[in-house]
Amino acid sequence: MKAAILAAGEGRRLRPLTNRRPKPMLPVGNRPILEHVVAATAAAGLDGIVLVVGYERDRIQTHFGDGDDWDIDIEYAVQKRQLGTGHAVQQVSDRIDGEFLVLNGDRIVNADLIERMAGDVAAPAVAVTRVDQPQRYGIVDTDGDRLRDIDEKPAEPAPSEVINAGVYRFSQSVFETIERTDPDESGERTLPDALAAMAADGDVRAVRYRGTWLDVTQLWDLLATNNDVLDRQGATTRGDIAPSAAIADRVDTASGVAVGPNSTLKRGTTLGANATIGANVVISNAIVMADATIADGAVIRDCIIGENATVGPNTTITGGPAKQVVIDGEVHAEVPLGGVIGDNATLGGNVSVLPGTVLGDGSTVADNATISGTIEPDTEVRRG
Ligand SMILES: CC(=O)N[C@H]1[C@@H](OP(=O)(O)O)O[C@H](CO)[C@@H](O)[C@@H]1O
Repeated sequence: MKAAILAAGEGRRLRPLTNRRPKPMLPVGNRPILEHVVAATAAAGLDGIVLVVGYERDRIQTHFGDGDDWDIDIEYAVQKRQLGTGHAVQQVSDRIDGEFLVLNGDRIVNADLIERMAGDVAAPAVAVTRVDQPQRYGIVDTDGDRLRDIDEKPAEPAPSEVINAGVYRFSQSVFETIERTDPDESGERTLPDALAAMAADGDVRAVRYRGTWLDVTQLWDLLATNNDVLDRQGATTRGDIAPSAAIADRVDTASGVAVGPNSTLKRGTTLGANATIGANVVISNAIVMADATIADGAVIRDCIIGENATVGPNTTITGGPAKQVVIDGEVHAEVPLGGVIGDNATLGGNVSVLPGTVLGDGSTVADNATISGTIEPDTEVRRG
């Protein structure tokens, strides 16, 4: 049996980090989110994957190629416009015969769930799980192991904590059902609407799942998920680490990393490939992406440093919580985020980054400046 994995979306709430990469390519535990999904699908013994790609698809296709590194055949279907999760599934219709699974490319689940769904389960079926913030998802109404309905992202309070976990089993008739489903008010054809139609017509299995289910909705979720993944998969230290550097548990460093003398890496930290850390640096609970540079004496906490970004000497990212962060017009209070430094951004020396700062990609900040709030990409911030 094959799996279609949906990875065409952008992830608008994760800007600026999704300005140059799709959400499924954001790293947690030093691997793209989508790689955790692909690896679990391969471990579950499926016969092949069709990745549905769209936004910034080259990043995905270059990384995964034909799947050789993961021991599973990977092909691609392109969703040219993002017209909903149902529409995304329609793109695989001429690449998959018989029954198949559908998975979200941006939600991490265990291989055993994928194996169960591919095993002795009658199609159509949907995995359901309990989460803390159900109103972010599709809330399911079930009767024993039968799905009655899905209430997609309802206004609070959510009627139940059990949600559509985003792992489905379908037969070929799903394509016709999606075709018959009316687009929603934003013009999208969605899988939950198709499932609700199937549930009204007959039996849709609801398969209970209690294992790992990890999602990244907001920028700060990346740090929590990074920690969870490091907990589960363990951490490896690769690269050239100065003997006087102190590396805590739950710190993962990729190949080509360099860490200078007397630096301290505290728990929950990942350093991407070829990241360079100077001397006397303190990093705690941070995702430092590939090719980033953190200069001598910098202290950075609860933050995400984009690819090829530079943090100058003695610069500090104070750490969370931030009183408020505004993302896409939405105000969030008491946010566990020290800051986000976009890809290719450059912070000078002695810069103070106040809690909750989000600096756009390609921006530059002069020496001795203090920055806060959300700063657009390609901004030049002078001192003062
Ligand atoms: C339109 C749609 O497909 N909604 C799904 C989907 O949400 P998105 O926010 O679209 O990724 O994945 C959720 C989690 O798997 C599921 O709960 C929900 O019902």
